[in-house]
Amino acid sequence: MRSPKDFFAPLALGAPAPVREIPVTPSRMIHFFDPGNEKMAAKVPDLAKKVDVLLGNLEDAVRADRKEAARAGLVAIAKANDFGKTQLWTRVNSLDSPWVLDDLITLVTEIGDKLDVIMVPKVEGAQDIHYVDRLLAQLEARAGLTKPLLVHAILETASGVANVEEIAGASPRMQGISLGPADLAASRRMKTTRVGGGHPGYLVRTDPVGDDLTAGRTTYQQDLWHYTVARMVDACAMHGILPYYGPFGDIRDVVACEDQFRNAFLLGCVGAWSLHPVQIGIAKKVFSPSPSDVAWARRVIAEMGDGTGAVMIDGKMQDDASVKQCRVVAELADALAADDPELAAAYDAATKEALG
Ligand SMILES: CC(=O)SCCNC(=O)CCNC(=O)[C@H](O)C(C)(C)COP(=O)(O)OP(=O)(O)OC[C@H]1O[C@@H](n2cnc3c(N)ncnc32)[C@H](O)[C@@H]1OP(=O)(O)O
Ligand SMILES: CC(=O)C(=O)O
Ligand SMILES: [Mg+2]
Repeated sequence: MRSPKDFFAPLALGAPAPVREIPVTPSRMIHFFDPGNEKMAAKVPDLAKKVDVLLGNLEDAVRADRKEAARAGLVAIAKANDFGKTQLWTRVNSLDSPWVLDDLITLVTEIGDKLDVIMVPKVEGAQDIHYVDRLLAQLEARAGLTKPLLVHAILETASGVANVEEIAGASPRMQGISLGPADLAASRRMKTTRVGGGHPGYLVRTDPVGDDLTAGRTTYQQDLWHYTVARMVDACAMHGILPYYGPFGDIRDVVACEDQFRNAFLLGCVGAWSLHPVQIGIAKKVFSPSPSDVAWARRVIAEMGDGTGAVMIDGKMQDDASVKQCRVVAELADALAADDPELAAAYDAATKEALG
């Protein structure tokens, strides 16, 4: 392990200095596309106006015989477009694959100045981040980059979950972590066959009434991902990086997708992945606080003055701790509204009504 004194030193001569704070820019949806798929690639310039993050995926979901085409497609798309404030990320192939070395060398060399974040799949522990960290520094130095690339880990192995705190703190490049429920389920030998979401068999049942064990017993489906998301959120918060729910594979079930995203939002995640255009609006809705919550948060902040003491608002006690929660919501709303006049107007209208 590096000495804390060296934590922010560049890992190669000529590499840019690591960032001291992870930039918090909107990343409510990380929109996945296959850069080697012509139909999807054609939609990218238009999609860039609707999403916070565009991610050119090179890993799973790209066929083995299309890996080079995906990599070349991403280089071409990045060179041909200026996405403005929309971030451009990539997911490279896993560190044990035959493609990842060329992914990193090509992308950093060719479009390192256009990429914001490199997502690394199947991270097992800090050693994986250390490997990528040093290699990126060497490549950045060679390419003459002035801004360091950030790294995002996918939490999708049992070992990764066991080591999530050390992964989150492994490098100043660490931008965030996403839950990878599909590979994680396989790694844990869970008996699910889905990409995220719940399972009707994972439930609790109310107690029996009398001797009849079958009648009148309501069941409640439980969230398979609660434990992992909560652990991931704590690890990220501890290290000042950002947690994300990952993919929801049942594209048709927009209702359950919204529920899963909202669970993650309420637990502290800042965004989720959109795998299909239909999921973009869901993520935008869920990961932007609602106007009524923003109005309430602003009202509590206003009534709490310097933020200390206790007051009663609409029958509810507010004190130093509740005003801190309200600041989280209000600050997120302000950051999102800064680039979204429609959202800003909705927040202001609700606040006006709440404050009278
Ligand atoms: C477990 C994990 O690792 S998850 C991450 C990896 N997986 C992915 O990245 C999957 C990304 N998404 C996809 O591949 C596709 O959305 C699929 C395969 C799920 C569905 O694709 P389709 O069957 O083409 O869906 P559908 O017919 O509804 O698509 C409608 C249009 O949207 C396009 N489209 C679909 N998904 C996307 C996308 N993610 N980005 C851009 N355009 C898309 C299609 O090309 C199609 O275009 P067209 O109207 O010009 O024909
Ligand atoms: C997100 C991802 O890669 C997975 O669920 O496996
Ligand atoms: Mg995976």
